[in-house]
Amino acid sequence: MADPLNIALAGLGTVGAGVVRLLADNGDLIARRAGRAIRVVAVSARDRTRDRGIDLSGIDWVDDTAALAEHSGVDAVVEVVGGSDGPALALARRTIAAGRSLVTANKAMIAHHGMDLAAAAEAGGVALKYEAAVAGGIPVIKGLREGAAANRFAHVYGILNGTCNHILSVMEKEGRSFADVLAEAQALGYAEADPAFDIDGVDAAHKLAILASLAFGTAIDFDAIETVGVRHVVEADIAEAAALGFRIRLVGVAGMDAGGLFQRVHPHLVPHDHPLAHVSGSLNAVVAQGDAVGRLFFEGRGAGAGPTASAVVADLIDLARGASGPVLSMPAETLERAAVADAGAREGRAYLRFAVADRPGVLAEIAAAMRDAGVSIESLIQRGTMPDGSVVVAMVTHRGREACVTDALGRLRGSASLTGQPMWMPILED
Ligand SMILES: NC(=O)c1ccc[n+]([C@@H]2O[C@H](COP(=O)([O-])OP(=O)(O)OC[C@H]3O[C@@H](n4cnc5c(N)ncnc54)[C@H](O)[C@@H]3O)[C@@H](O)[C@H]2O)c1
Ligand SMILES: N[C@@H](CCO)C(=O)O
Ligand code: NA
Repeated sequence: MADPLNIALAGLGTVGAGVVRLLADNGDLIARRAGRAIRVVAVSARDRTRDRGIDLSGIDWVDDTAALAEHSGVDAVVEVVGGSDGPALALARRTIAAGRSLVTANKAMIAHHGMDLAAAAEAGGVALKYEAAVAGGIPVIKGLREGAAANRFAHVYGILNGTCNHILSVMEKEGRSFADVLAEAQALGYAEADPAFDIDGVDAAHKLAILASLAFGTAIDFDAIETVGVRHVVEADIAEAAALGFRIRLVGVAGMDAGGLFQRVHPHLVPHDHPLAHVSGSLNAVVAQGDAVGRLFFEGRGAGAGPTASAVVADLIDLARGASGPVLSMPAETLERAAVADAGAREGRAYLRFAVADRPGVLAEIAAAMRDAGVSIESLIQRGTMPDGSVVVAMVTHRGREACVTDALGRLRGSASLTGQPMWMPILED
């Protein structure tokens, strides 16, 4: 058998410890598949004394994380520290500059610095691999970059955050509170170090920016993504959506047409008969529509130690076998940013929820705003109440331009009949 692939591992948290464990548990099988053993020779993390339940004997401990890049005898570095900048980025840059390959699970870093890092890796002839960065254990980077590389894509969308999906699906099934289920997702190792990245949709947007680049052959453009998380989805929305035949999921959507590239992360209503409605807990799913292959549907665990380590180690196996090709779908220097599509021109159905004062004329006022903005109502229910006693009015519109819904909501802004901010969510189609 060939010489081992010697790796340095930065970060020994959920993912880093998971990688050490997986390499130990499946070492023989991995070596046979990779053609050589994969051996951790150096590690770095914040706390040397912490018991992580893994065996680090015989492995060098390095206090200066970025110095792992030049550590003697290392063939490749695994970065599972996290954070778009700071020590993770310093390590990534130094690793590539040292002529070594890099494997990372860090979607924030790839979303913000992926173009520069990819160009540097390609210029230096080293690999930069990031399967774990998008949808955890699902091989969706491989799926789009390799398996479906012959296709033009019309759209790619999916459930890209395990923490939010766990929160929404447990709230829906068990009626537990948002804060309680978030704490559980953190304890299970799904959440980011700062869970605001999860619940505000930023983590899903990091992943969507990478998927859109792979699908459409454009430069990663995180800043162009309209991002709304799940913070303002309330129990009444989950109940009203269910009564109307939907489940709520945080979905990242990217599409390319003559108007440019559309990218949005937003809570959506998903019809019960759509496959994404049945993606629960920490599962993620990605749908991609290719012109030759048709519809691809990927599903699997998007967060947690085992699924994420599975993707990191798959990248290491690729390196051991001799990975090649561009970092993204084409050489980084040939990728350009796309024009940004106008969201207002999009056509679709929408869910609207109002919390209103319980008095005559309120429904008529809402209906008049809809009529004046050209929004036609498909179904409407008024049955629930908000915790403050306000009446909940929930409706689904017929297909129409998004700009009309925005106009209707503008007409109601400041109305004394509303007791809180209305909620708007698109309804997922195809
Ligand atoms: N947890 C998941 O399910 C998951 C899934 C996919 C991707 N990721 C990504 O993987 C990365 C790691 O996530 P995690 O959940 O393992 O995080 P974690 O917080 O559990 O672990 C982070 C590790 O990095 C170390 N670290 C933090 N700051 C450091 C510093 N300044 N210098 C040296 N070491 C430092 C910590 O000591 C810890 O060992 C992140 O980029 C995350 O977004 C996580
Ligand atoms: N915090 C992320 C981890 C996986 O990227 C999530 O919940 O999906
Ligand atoms: Na993945």
